[in-house]
Amino acid sequence: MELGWLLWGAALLLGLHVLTELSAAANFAVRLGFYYLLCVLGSALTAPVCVLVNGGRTVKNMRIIKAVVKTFKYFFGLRFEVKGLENFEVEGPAIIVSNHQSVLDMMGLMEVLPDDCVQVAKKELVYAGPVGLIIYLGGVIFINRKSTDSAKMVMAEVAKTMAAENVKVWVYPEGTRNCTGDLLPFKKGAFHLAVQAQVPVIPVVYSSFTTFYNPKKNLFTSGKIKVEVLPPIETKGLTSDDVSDLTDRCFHIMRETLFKLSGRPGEVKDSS
Ligand SMILES: CCCCC/C=C\C/C=C\CCCCCCCC(=O)SCCNC(=O)CCNC(=O)[C@H](O)C(C)(C)COP(=O)(O)OP(=O)(O)OC[C@H]1O[C@@H](n2cnc3c(N)ncnc32)[C@H](O)[C@@H]1OP(=O)(O)O
Ligand SMILES: CCCCCCCC/C=C\CCCCCCCC(=O)OC[C@@H](O)COP(=O)(O)O
Repeated sequence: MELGWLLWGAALLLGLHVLTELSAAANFAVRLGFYYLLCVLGSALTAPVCVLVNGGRTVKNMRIIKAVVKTFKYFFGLRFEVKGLENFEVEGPAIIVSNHQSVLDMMGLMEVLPDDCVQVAKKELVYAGPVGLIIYLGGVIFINRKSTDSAKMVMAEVAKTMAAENVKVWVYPEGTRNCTGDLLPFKKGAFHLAVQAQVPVIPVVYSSFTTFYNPKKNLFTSGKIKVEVLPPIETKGLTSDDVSDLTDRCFHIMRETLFKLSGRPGEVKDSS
């Protein structure tokens, strides 16, 4: 009986291997499916550990989640080359902003995530089964992107509490995934938050995934991702009138860095 199961398992693996060798679409589906499976299984196994170790929803769980997710890259042959981690060493809270290309970003996020740092996420993610549970347990802040007023209220509350709780907040200012090799225009929430809390903004840039990951071309191979944590941008003394300038400044620094890291220096033309 046990030998039977073993043979079926081996046949399934062999079949999948042959399929992925024959078709780019199958290769893409299998690899992405496997990533989702890792996320679901990893979350289901990690959630009880978080509850047992830290008692419930707290940013401290991010350390456990980070340790688990940092192993995922080995399954996909992904390598990270990280520069500038010392720029996270600001005293007190900060807003971290980064480009958001894909669900695979969770690996890049956990590769550099500083301690005591929560992310801002769309509220729909809380319903993603075990993944939603782990995100909830990690202390992630959920916003309703369809209601600016409600998102503003949540952000204002975060601005009040982040200093008291000494947490950093990670925001994807593009507000959605974008795997074009460029940046979408930035939403302003992260920068309002930084100005309201009078804390620095730390930009983090990941090189373009397009050489190894492109859903439109069914491309998902191994690859190298360059990550650069840029120096903090101070907001002390800035007011809401300065938010647009701050947003533009971050956008341009990050776009220039994105092109540099992706091997396209000098391509920064006028944006948006
Ligand atoms: C163990 C196994 C584990 C397996 C799983 C692995 C890991 C998971 C674990 C943990 C990690 C979880 C990480 C999850 C990441 C999820 C990422 C996302 O979900 S990205 C999508 C959600 N995020 C965002 O949308 C953030 C960016 N968006 C914004 O900041 C927006 O500004 C907004 C606040 C949502 C509002 O949206 P809107 O479209 O209305 O934006 P605008 O910027 O155009 O603003 C309109 C208007 O309002 C003013 N404004 C905006 N914000 C504020 C504010 N806070 N206060 C005051 N005013 C504000 C803005 O200035 C505009 O006005 P004006 O044009 O006059 O300037
Ligand atoms: C009982 C319900 C069961 C539902 C099961 C759902 C299974 C989901 C499984 C795995 C999900 C792994 C994803 C990890 C988290 C990814 C976070 C992310 O990248 O979210 C995208 C969000 O930033 C922006 O969304 P859009 O680009 O605007 O869209």
